[in-house]
Amino acid sequence: MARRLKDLKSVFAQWSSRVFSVELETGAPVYFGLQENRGGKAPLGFSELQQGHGKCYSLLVCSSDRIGREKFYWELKDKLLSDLPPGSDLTNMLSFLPDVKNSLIRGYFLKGNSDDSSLIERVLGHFEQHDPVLVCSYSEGEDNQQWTQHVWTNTESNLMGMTKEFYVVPTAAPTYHPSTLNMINSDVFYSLDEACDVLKKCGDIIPETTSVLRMLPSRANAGGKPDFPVVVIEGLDATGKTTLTESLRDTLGATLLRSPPQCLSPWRARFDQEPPLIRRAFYALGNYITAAQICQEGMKAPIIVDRFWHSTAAYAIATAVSGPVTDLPQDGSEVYRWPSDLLQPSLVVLLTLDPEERKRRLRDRGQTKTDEEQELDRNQLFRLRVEDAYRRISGPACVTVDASPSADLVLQQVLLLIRAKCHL
Ligand SMILES: Nc1ncnc2c1ncn2[C@@H]1O[C@H](COP(=O)(O)OP(=O)(O)OP(=O)(O)O)[C@@H](O)[C@H]1O
Ligand SMILES: Nc1ccn([C@@H]2O[C@H](COP(=O)(O)O)[C@@H](O)[C@H]2O)c(=O)n1
Repeated sequence: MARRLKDLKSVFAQWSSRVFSVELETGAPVYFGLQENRGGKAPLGFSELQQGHGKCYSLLVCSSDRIGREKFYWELKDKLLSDLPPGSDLTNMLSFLPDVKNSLIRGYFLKGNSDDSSLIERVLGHFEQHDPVLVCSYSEGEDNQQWTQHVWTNTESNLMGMTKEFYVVPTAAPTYHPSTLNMINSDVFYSLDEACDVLKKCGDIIPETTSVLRMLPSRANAGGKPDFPVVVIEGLDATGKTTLTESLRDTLGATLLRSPPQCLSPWRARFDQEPPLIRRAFYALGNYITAAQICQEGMKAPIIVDRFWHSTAAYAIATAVSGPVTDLPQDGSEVYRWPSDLLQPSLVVLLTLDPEERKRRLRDRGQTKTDEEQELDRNQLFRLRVEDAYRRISGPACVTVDASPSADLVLQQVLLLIRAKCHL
């Protein structure tokens, strides 16, 4: 309880400097700020959110325990939907301090319904008392223009003695998607230590983590720089990576490796169900295990790798932001830089394919897909973000190859690149 109070106090200390964003039905965000004095109208989109539903509510997850917070947020929507009246309308909500790293907190915005308001308030009151959330209600003034935010505080947090009523006012949209503020070492990991730190803290809730961490070779055995070239093949699913990497292996007498490595297969589905923080730490660890294998095998033969860090980072960045490609962190941003402790390949090839042809290949292959792969099909913006994120990663940057010609022509094209770049 003491920790919860401390966490709420620390978020609340800068409450009126925070920017809030709620997703409209179109997926576009409406941003708003707060002020203590009356004046000005609520932002245009705010009334659109409410659409005659009366009072609205928000829950923001506030906790300094990273793992607990991510787990709680990941499960919160289902919990809310099972407790709230049927048909309750929840949308994603964010709050952040402009330009302040790691200031982002996530939650949900709920359109009220006057018929069910007592049930809604009972349910939200229970969350407010027992869970790491800050609950607020929003009501419209008599002039139908001014909205107030009322922060709910239970008896203990009342000790804070801080203002709890604010006016909702328009504010400028941030230049980049607010998720960018929390991306480093939460969505994308830039060192083995950071990824291991998250996984070690998961031991209590995911017992399999111990076995996963055991797969990491000791640093003494991790090896140095391989003598032979290392070529990574990247691309969305069904762009032809497996087909190409197997042909490259046979043509060059190379060793074929992949990330995540085979040794992590027993636990992959388990970690795919976890919130991004944990799931991405698992894939990050996979890259370091593959890197150790590369160092070992790369002393004997050229190495071909099916997916590596580009995939881990591009999918993570594209998932963390929503909306169009312009929402991605800007080109040159630190989020696209290669981790300094991860082996750098000699060449990274990105296979690209027209979306219709990719779908056709997926259909013909007819295998089950991960949630993210299904999202690639459904959500054109997500696909564009992943492809753009791939292209923005530097150190090494990828060389794009059109994968629409026949498998043999694609192979010849990539062999030319390898010979030019890797002197093979
Ligand atoms: N150049 C090509 N022309 C036509 N079909 C191709 C070509 N390359 C691969 N295919 C076919 O497309 C399908 C997907 O290819 P493949 O499995 O190699 O893709 P992938 O990128 O490894 O997919 P995933 O990432 O999902 O494992 C397969 O049925 C494969 O036979
Ligand atoms: N190095 C990697 C490899 C994969 N991923 C994640 O896995 C999904 C695609 O994997 P396939 O085996 O189906 O090719 C994709 O959703 C990535 O999120 C990764 O993060 N890092």
